[in-house]
Amino acid sequence: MAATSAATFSAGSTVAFGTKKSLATFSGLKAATFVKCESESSFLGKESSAALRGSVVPQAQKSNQKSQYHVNPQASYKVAILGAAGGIGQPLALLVKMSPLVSALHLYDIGNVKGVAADISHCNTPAQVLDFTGAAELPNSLKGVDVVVIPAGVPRKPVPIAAEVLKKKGVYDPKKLFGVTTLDVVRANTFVALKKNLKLIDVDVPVVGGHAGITILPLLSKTKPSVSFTDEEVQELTVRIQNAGTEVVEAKAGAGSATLSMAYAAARFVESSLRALDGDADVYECSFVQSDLTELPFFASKVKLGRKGVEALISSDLQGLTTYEQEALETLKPELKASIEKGIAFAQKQTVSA
Ligand SMILES: NC(=O)c1ccc[n+]([C@@H]2O[C@H](COP(=O)([O-])OP(=O)(O)OC[C@H]3O[C@@H](n4cnc5c(N)ncnc54)[C@H](O)[C@@H]3O)[C@@H](O)[C@H]2O)c1
Ligand SMILES: O=C(O)C[C@H](O)C(=O)O
Repeated sequence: MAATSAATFSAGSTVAFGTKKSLATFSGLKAATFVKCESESSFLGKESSAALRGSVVPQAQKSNQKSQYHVNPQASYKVAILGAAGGIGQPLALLVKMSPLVSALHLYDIGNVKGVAADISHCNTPAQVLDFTGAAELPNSLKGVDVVVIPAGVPRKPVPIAAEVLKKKGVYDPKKLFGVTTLDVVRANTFVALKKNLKLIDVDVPVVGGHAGITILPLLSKTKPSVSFTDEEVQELTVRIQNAGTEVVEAKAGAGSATLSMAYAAARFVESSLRALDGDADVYECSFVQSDLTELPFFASKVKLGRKGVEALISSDLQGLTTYEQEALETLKPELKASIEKGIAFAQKQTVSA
């Protein structure tokens, strides 16, 4: 899944963002957002609201640091979801409709998305919902949009690397294109909290690398709050996090891959992007981006998000790794490199045949 700034796009799960002028913005779910929902119209009880609020707001980068950001009541961002009629797209649209930072929600799909839009539009939250069906309506769906989220794609099939598609169109901005790997972080947080009996909303595990099998590397030694793991626990948790997508695919027995948890993860990333656009100076998410942290051209790591997209790649997570993590990092590199090259080749083949 990818996110990007206005008129770009990518497949799988991507998010892009930008300025209103240039058609790019990005996203994220914010604590104060839910405080506001709770006090105004909540269908969530107080406890659920607090738990949700805590769980969608990534931890402040420095320990004991609390973000001072409060949702600007005038905040008003437009978000487009491309692939909005799909298994991820529908629940993602619902979650984004819940954000008080969003004034307009554009739902686009090559298939009919009118029903999804009509359904979601009945929720009494501020965002106005518009539907766009078919390629002819794509340009309109992107007009004036701040953040574009792309959960379009066929599960477990190759996808072109989004950057290649944007490069071909001359609109690639590496700071505004994000491969959404938030689901790996969400899973790592959940599995670690369960294993170590920690409060779910307190746990934050950085996950680096890529988003397939062994390229997913949870850095358990960097878990916040600080917690120790036996070698067996590290092995068991790492393998479970790496195989979590398959866990869902097998449980769904032929009915596709993760959709609901993915929508949750993407909504968190969208909300983080919107908060950063809105001036919150303390927004960090792990994301697969163009990177110079390793010798690979793209790499998922913690990223500081700002008004213009990637403000900084956080290298500190990659320092002081355990021997297990260092070896796993070296082992994943050739596989991730091959996967990047496959995505580029796939994108180039599509262009040639288009
Ligand atoms: N990054 C992640 O963590 C993550 C997690 C789960 C799934 N995924 C990926 O997300 C993608 C979508 O999964 P899903 O379960 O929602 O699939 P789905 O088949 O249920 O939905 C895909 C939707 O995209 C639409 N679509 C396809 N091509 C399009 C195009 N060119 N323009 C606009 N819309 C288009 C389809 O009509 C459909 O409505 C898959 O590629 C899957 O592998 C990524
Ligand atoms: O594993 C999949 O096929 C879907 C997705 O990438 C996931 O992590 O659940």
